Amino acid sequence: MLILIVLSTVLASAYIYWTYVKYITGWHLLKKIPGPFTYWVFGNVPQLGLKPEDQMRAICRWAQEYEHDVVRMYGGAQPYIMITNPKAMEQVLSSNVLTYKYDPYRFFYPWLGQGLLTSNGKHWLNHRKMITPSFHFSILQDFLKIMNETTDRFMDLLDGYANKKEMFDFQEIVTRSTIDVICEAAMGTPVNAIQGPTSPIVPAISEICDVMRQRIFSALNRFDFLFVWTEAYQRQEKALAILRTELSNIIDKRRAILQELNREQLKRDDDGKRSKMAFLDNLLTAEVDGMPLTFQDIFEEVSTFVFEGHDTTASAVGFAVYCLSRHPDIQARAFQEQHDIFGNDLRRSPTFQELGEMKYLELVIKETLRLFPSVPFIVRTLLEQTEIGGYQIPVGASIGCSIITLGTNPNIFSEPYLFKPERFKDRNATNPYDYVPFSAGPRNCIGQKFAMMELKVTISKIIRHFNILPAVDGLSTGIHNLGDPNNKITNPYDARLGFFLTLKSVNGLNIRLSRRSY
Ligand code: HEM
Repeated sequence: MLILIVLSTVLASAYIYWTYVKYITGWHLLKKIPGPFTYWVFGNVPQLGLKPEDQMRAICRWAQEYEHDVVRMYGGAQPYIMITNPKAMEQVLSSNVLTYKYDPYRFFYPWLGQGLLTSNGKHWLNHRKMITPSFHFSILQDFLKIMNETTDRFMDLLDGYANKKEMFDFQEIVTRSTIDVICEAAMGTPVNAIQGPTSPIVPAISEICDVMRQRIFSALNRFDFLFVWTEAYQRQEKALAILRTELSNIIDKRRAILQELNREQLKRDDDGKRSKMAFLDNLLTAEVDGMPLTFQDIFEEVSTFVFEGHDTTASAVGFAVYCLSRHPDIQARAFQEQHDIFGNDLRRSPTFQELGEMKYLELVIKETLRLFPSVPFIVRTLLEQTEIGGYQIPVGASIGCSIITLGTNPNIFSEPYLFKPERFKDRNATNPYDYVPFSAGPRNCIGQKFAMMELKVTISKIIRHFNILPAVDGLSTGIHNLGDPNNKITNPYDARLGFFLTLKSVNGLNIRLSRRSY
């Protein structure tokens, strides 16, 4: 008991001293930046609250209160400078120097390690160069086959919901389709999440994502030395062990096949089998500084793609379907476009060229990502004092690029809370940093084209198979100004946004489906 008391006292004193040092460091610079009142030790956590929904509201409120400019806030002792205007976004995202990631990306290290999303410096640059060819135009065409086959199975699953004619939570099930697509694209192995979790990989991924989410928002589990004593840590280790074993089996099998083929054969082999494995093959045959990748390297890159590639696309498909359910006129236009492309053969899988013809659907997706960006915030940590948005920001501060409040900045988008896909029709001439759902600059989303393809394939099939209906008749648009303290969401079916690594609705995305008849 005495040992526990001494230990707690030492830890508490160390924490208080650490926050004191942090507050002092750069304090004179930080206090010049506008921001809400800050509590010592707790920073702005008392105003942010502990629930993802409250945190999202507080951030949106501050963005508006400080006129979509630069806002200083603290998570405990860690200073976060939120930027939400295009000029500051451009300065940060276009920079080759301000690329360093640490907090909160360090919570992903146990799984993603030095994968592309979380690594820095030379390692990141080398891997970025090595992986870029995996998203070459010709390889993307090969991924289309996987997307088409998977979404056909997803339509069968949705058919069951349409038969029941009842409201259901679309957010809950859409991940099954996106996880199937990304696992097959990244590992060349189907995991059949749509049919039910037949592979242990699927529950292991859900488990590990769940632990990472909880950790980011936990005041205590943020610290490694406390986290290792928790039950969440045990769950994380168990899930990691499963993923390592499964992936190691997949890699061994594929390595054996590759050894039988020489590289030239591999390039010529066009029977679909090789192309389905493009990403893994690329990693298995790649060299960095003349050395092949280790198992750990491959594990981390494949995991990064599985992580980045499933929750993000699930969020985007989910919110697009939600918006279409609340805007029947826009849904009718999107359906008309599909009819114009496919004629009466409305159940056929799209070709690569037909995806390019889906111009209106593309506007719908862009508008969805403006209001509901799958990745609402991205963060960079400063390695040296830097001037951003007219303020000197000290070393060690985190810069939070708030993609979600950039999308509702009224200086950029008029009537920001209206769902108007047409607004993107003539936007080519405007500043590219006005709208960055896939980030921008050197660390932008490498899977952007893959994602747009998957979104188009999935949503186009849903629109052609079903009428998407709101949870109950007569609902409004379901889009709320979260920054307005007077805006209360009283309708139980309207999405209540929360940050769960990706953007999600706390109360689900409830819709109904009815099968279209031709
Ligand atoms: C709607 C879907 C998607 C959205 C909105 C999205 C958005 C983003 C954003 C905002 C970033 C920057 C993150 C940061 O700097 O912290 C990012 C990075 C990344 N994304 Fe995506 N993403 C999507 C889908 C995908 C897919 C399908 C893949 C893989 C197939 C992917 C792979 C990656 C990777 C590897 C990075 C890290 C790139 C780097 O740091 O060099 N993403 N994504």
